Amino acid sequence: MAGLFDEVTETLFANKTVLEEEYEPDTILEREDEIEEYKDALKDVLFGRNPSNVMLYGKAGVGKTAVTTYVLDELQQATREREQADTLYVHRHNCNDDTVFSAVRALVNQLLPEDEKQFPKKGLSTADAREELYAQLERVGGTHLVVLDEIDHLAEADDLLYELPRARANGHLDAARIGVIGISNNYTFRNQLSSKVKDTLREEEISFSTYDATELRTILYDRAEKALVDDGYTDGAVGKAAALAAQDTGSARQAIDLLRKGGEIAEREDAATIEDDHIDRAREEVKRGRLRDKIADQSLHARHVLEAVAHIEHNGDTPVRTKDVMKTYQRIADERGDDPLTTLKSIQNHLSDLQMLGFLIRHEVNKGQSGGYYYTHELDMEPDVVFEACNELDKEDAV
Ligand SMILES: Nc1ncnc2c1ncn2[C@@H]1O[C@H](COP(=O)(O)OP(=O)(O)OP(=O)(O)O)[C@@H](O)[C@H]1O
Repeated sequence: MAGLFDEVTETLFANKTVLEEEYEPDTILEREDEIEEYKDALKDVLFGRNPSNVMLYGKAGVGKTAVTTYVLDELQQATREREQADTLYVHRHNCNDDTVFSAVRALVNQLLPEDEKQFPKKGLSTADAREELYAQLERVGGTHLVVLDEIDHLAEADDLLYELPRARANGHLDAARIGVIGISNNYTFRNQLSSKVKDTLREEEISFSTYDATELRTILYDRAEKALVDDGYTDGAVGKAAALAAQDTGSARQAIDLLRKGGEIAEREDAATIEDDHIDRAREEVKRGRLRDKIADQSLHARHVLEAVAHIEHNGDTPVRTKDVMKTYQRIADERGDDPLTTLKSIQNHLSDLQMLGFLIRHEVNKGQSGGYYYTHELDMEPDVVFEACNELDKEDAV
């Protein structure tokens, strides 16, 4: 008997991993200046001296992580080849909603020998954790670069950024050297630090701008060549993904995602080549997905109000007045078995929230001296997206 998967063959992707998030590119393109600055900041490591601290700034997907991985791999390689250099250890930690205690604890755990028990989660102070960190660094010796991703999410980052760079000067470290590399999407992070910290940190700042369409095209061609079969994509498709991502975020991640999703759509349709139309549809799918997530974040009644406006829009009756939205809303809430809100004011509040979130457009209608004014509303997206999202959410709620 034929197996369910027998007919599944890959047609367009030669190596799809190259378009996945986990892929680490061995060529970094369009970041020569940033790499040069990075190299300068860390070159002292090659001579067994203290590394500078480095702060990288830039929006999501602009290559901060990829460049860091590349530069540190190269540095590690170079330290192995140079006699003057100490052994280099790299420790990475994501600070997302972290405390200094848990960040230091994570570093300690990375340093502890495998057979040793992990540092306790509770019962000890940040000072205890820091002391253990210094003890472990001394035990291991060498140069240590601590990469703190999303450092702006670290509560009381001041504390850590004051202590670590001074560890040698304060006599906590002798055999080991330490440098901090902070990564942040938030350009104002530095302003949040106290002047005392800024003074000790004396970091090299490297800022990553967003990519323009030409830069994204270069990055995408390189990926497409490795990831897709020969003749599996058109210049138009690569150009489209680059242009859309450049217009929207300037992120290489977004551009790569668009190419991968475009490839999936083309493959679903048995197309032999990814065309620009597949990229357009990939973008549409992503947009819908994002809107669906945004709708899912709304409260139950806000969703019903939104669905009411979507129905009215679908019937061609928008812009619509608040009182008419209320009637449709109440019918929807009844149908779903949810007690409807009964005051016009509560519907008005939801409509105004939904407008601020970008779901709706609101118009003010002025009736002149006698009539006063009122608001009308219309949907700022396709009604189908709302129906799809609400349907899915209703199903989830029913489980
Ligand atoms: N210059 C580049 N050359 C090749 N690939 C790149 C380049 N810049 C980014 N990329 C790729 O784009 C994706 C996103 O890049 P990366 O993770 O480095 O961004 P980031 O700035 O660290 O983003 P975030 O702040 O969201 O972590 C990765 O797949 C990365 O390999």
